[in-house]
Amino acid sequence: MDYKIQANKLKLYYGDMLALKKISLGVVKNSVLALIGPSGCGKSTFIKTINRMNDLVENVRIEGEILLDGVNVLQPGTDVVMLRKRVGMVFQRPNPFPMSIFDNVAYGPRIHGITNKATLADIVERSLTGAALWEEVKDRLHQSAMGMSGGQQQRLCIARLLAVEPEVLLMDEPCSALDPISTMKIEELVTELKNRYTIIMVTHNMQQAARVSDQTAFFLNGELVEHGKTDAIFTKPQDKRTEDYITGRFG
Ligand SMILES: Nc1ncnc2c1ncn2[C@@H]1O[C@H](COP(=O)(O)OP(=O)(O)OP(=O)(O)O)[C@@H](O)[C@H]1O
Repeated sequence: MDYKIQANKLKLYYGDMLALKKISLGVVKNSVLALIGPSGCGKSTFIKTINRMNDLVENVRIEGEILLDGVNVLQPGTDVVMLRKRVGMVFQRPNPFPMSIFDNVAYGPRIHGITNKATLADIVERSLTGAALWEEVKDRLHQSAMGMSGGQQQRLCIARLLAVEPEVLLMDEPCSALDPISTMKIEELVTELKNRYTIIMVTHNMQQAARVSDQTAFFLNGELVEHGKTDAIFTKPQDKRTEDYITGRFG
């Protein structure tokens, strides 16, 4: 298997609390992995470990490894800025910067030293097109991003990531604040983006996991209970706990 990301015996403690219990999980390149499981089971913790967002939390202790293209991102000496460029993240609530649509998308490339106007304009158009937003905003690029709908803001946040040419997209319940039509647009976008990116998406919506993902991983109390092809997980789960969760019988 060509794994883009591979967690090996990953353990994470918040203080004394073991939040991830020896997780071993491979994510195939150019695929979508859905992470499902009840609230508090460790889904966000897992994805935030991949781009080292947990470095910002006090009292975190991590054991094991996470390989990105075979290199352990948890090892000391990792260039975290470069890692977060390669592994971008979208959050539950869209968080555009209070600036124009253009400047939101150009923000990352500018930080990485691109100043040429034509190059930036090109990147902005390409990224907004990639995030299926260009047609809706091309005539108001210099208006504030804060005036966009929630669904547009979330696609803008995806465009902002695409502008720095990431390899992996981490999405933490990206549709939880969106209406059904915006949700459908994001789902269509995810299906398209997987041709070029490796995507991990946390979702509480079983239909969404079934619609967009190739593989599904079920977490429970910090443990990876089951992982496999999405079809198999939803039609023939091997573990009773997975079956109870996906059929809504979970207490
Ligand atoms: N910064 C933190 N400090 C201490 N404990 C934390 C911290 N972040 C998360 N936890 C704990 O770790 C466990 C896993 O939380 P996490 O947010 O990863 O779960 P989740 O599956 O993403 O939940 P949800 O679906 O509600 O977002 C929970 O018990 C949570 O209370």
